[in-house]
Amino acid sequence: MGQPERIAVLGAGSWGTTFAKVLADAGNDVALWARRPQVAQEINETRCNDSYLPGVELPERLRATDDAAEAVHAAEFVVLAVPSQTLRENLAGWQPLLPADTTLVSLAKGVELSTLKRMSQVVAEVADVPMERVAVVSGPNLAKEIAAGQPTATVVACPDEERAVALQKACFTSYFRPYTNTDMVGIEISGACKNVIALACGIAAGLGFGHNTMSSLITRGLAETARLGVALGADQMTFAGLAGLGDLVATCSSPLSRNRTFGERLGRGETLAQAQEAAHGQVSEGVKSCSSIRQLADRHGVEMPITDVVHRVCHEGLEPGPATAELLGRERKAE
Ligand SMILES: NC(=O)c1ccc[n+]([C@@H]2O[C@H](COP(=O)([O-])OP(=O)(O)OC[C@H]3O[C@@H](n4cnc5c(N)ncnc54)[C@H](O)[C@@H]3O)[C@@H](O)[C@H]2O)c1
Ligand SMILES: O=P(O)(O)OC[C@H](O)CO
Repeated sequence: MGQPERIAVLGAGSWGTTFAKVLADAGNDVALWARRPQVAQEINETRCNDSYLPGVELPERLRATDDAAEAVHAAEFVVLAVPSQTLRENLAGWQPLLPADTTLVSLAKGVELSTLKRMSQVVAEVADVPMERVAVVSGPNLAKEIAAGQPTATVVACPDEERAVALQKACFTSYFRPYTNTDMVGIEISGACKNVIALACGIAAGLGFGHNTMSSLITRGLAETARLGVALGADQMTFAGLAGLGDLVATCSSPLSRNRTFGERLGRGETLAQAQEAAHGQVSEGVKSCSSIRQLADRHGVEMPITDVVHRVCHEGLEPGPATAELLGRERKAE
């Protein structure tokens, strides 16, 4: 496969716009689909997506449209950049438009409520394509830092190694370094679970706790993430990589993380509704994924104590203080 000439990115939020910029900076012609026509118009006229990435100039090779058919026309890669719980519905609408043999790339980090499927499973099912045509991108990738050109690495995973390499080539720039992987389960479980652990870290920060607490949550969070992943067939080593530990550390530590920020509001005593209002419609995937991941863990007999208390704080009225006491008071055990 040579350098792709056309790539579609469907979803012009923080990460969709940023990843579209990366692809354009890598030399591709990128069509970015925005749900709202005024966002597409603003990007084309001002080279800026002010609602999501204020102050970031977007390259000329990136053009925006609100017409999904126009965006995906003859695209070698179709990148799906919408929130995980909306992916099924959005993709069902796009499915008839998809070019034959295009690689479908999911950027979403979540586990679907009700079906408990990973995003690649949702994509393969709804687009009616074999898993070999589905790829994911996941890593320590806070959109605003990448949009500012700060150096970072990531993982592009696909069961078909040749497609993974083609995607790696398509998004390789001087500031964005992608590594390939074929462990879809490990990469996707890492990406979904780190949002929940970031909520826990945010809650702890909101309660006034410091680095020892964060570090304990990150480390035990990684342990429960790996337990679930391995039960689902992942390679244990994936969790020590960029999409595992790398993304977990970035998301749990950064004030740019929406999940961590959301958790901090809960820890300070705000209700779920208040924290949601403050997020101004931007997605904190962990708030929903804590429930689906918890159910997935139950189904496979895996203990995920941090995920369990995050779910109960978010959805069952458990207060952050007693949640902390409950985690610390669990039965003593070996590491
Ligand atoms: N922002 C980041 O730093 C980042 C980095 C890596 C991965 N991700 C993941 O990428 C996915 C998208 O995140 P984002 O940051 O671009 O989110 P966002 O909230 O900034 O943007 C979401 C985009 O999806 C569109 N959309 C389409 N249908 C929608 C619907 N029914 N409801 C809401 N929005 C809808 C919105 O218009 C918007 O353009 C998430 O799964 C997130 O975890 C985000
Ligand atoms: O802002 P968050 O919490 O959705 O995290 C963004 C990215 O997933 C970090 O890699």
